Amino acid sequence: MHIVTVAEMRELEAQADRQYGLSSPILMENAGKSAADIFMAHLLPHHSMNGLEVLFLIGPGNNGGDGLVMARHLQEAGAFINLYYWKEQRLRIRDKDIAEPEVAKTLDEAIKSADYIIDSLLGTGRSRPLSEDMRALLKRVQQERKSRAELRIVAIDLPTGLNADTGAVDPGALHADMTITLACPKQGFFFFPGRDYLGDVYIGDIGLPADLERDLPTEMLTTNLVHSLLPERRLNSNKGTFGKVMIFGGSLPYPGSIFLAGSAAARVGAGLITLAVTEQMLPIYASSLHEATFAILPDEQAGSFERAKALIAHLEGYRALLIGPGLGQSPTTREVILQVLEHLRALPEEKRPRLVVDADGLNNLSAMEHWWTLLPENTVITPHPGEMGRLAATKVSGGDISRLDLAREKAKEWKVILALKGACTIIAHPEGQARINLLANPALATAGTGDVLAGMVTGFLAQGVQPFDAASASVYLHVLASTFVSQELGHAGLLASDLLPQIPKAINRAAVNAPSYPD
Ligand SMILES: NC(=O)C1=CN([C@@H]2O[C@H](COP(=O)(O)OP(=O)(O)OC[C@H]3O[C@@H](n4cnc5c(N)ncnc54)[C@H](OP(=O)(O)O)[C@@H]3O)[C@@H](O)[C@H]2O)[C@@H](O)CC1
Ligand SMILES: [K+]
Repeated sequence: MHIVTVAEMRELEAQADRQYGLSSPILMENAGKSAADIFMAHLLPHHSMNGLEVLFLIGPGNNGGDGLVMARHLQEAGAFINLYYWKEQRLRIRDKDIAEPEVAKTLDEAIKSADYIIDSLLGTGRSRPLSEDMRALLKRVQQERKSRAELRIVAIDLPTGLNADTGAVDPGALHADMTITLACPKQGFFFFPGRDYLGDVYIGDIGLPADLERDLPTEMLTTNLVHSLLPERRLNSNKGTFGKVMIFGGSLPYPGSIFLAGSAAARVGAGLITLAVTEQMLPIYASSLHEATFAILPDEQAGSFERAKALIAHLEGYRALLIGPGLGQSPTTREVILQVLEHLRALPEEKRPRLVVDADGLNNLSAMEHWWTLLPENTVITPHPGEMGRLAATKVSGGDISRLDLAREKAKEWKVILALKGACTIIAHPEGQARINLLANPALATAGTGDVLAGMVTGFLAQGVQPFDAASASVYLHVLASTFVSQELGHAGLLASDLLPQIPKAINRAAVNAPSYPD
């Protein structure tokens, strides 16, 4: 499922017309029908279409046109339809025009009695700030929504006032409970503050041929996509089939990280997990992660050469290596990393373990000049905004659109697969493609969840999944796993280790059930 800018959406529509004769009226019919179908499939459980009161706010452009088509279908299905034409200030209540002097009062009554209010005022064609009278109308709707918990607001294509390219919002923008977007999700959905205005997102099929989208550079992570990226699990397998993972990390102040990463690699299905730690750390892990094996490294005093040599000696036969969780930052650690990277770069591709660098691996790297030239090809890095800021020597925003440009630019410059973490994580490929996760869960904003993600990526790499795909699948499944935890706990209080048993369930969900977007 590709993500579009407004210009790309217009180009798709123009091509659909030129190449397939799908004119604007045809697409609008499809859009309204599809929005009606999605709406009816997601009614609140106590509602039925018979006698449902639906108020449509109709705008002056094609977004309003979509609303009118949808209204016709809902009426045919038994709903009572009220239409407010914003530009003309005209109101129709159940097929009857309201006399002009009565419009304001009757509109207010229609707002008060609506079960659903459909926002089809403006879509991708909004070209300037909202007018004061439109803001006043939206404010009235928002106020009604606050006072009546059972009222639902449904945005067609996008909530009016949201910038479909950037996610910026007009001060009058409407918060939707549900957004039914047409053809493709819009780029602005993935950035803040816009993301918070969408509610649940559904994508309405308007019949655009799939091949028109093929060359678009940005994709949304969906269950379908992730399903196609998961490694095969053949019956005739042994632990060698699913690859060996080595993790270099763990230090006295941060003992938990490597445990989380190692467990997560196992939870995505890697065959064997080895933790490369000093003897001093061993008792901590041996009693908590029974399934792991250990590569015992000499401690800091032994010097970097001896430590690197021991790690390199263990690497043979390993398909994936994660450097970083809880590793700490010291000059000898940095030296070890340098020597291991040199070793990896010298190996032929087929013998080289795939590399993931996270956390202190990244912090150590960012202290080295031109660090990206030290990485072997196809390395995955998974920085959060703070780590990204250190790597790029710039300030990195938490969630606005500048993240996408930065991720693309740096993945290309550094020749890495870059997962820039945050709400709506971006995965950027050095050749310019990007994938973005619409799923976000504030419960993940807690210590250790990044270690889990890095471990998952490494575990998929060990199973032979390509780096861009391993990062993509992990990002999606990581949030999906967190939503399973949140179904029980809510959106706070999650421990990173709570994610671990949910990871196989998330994989199972992606493997078995493949809707375009999870409900
Ligand atoms: N084309 C297709 O094939 C398909 C299109 N589709 C649908 O069409 C939507 C895009 O349609 P669109 O381009 O007509 O834009 P839309 O968002 O309805 O608004 C434009 C109107 O609003 C006006 N206006 C602008 N800013 C304003 C403001 N601040 N305050 C007030 N008015 C403002 C502007 O007027 P003007 O600037 O001329 O004064 C113009 O009249 C898209 O989101 C999707 O829903 C789908 O069905 C798929 C097929
Ligand atoms: K809208």
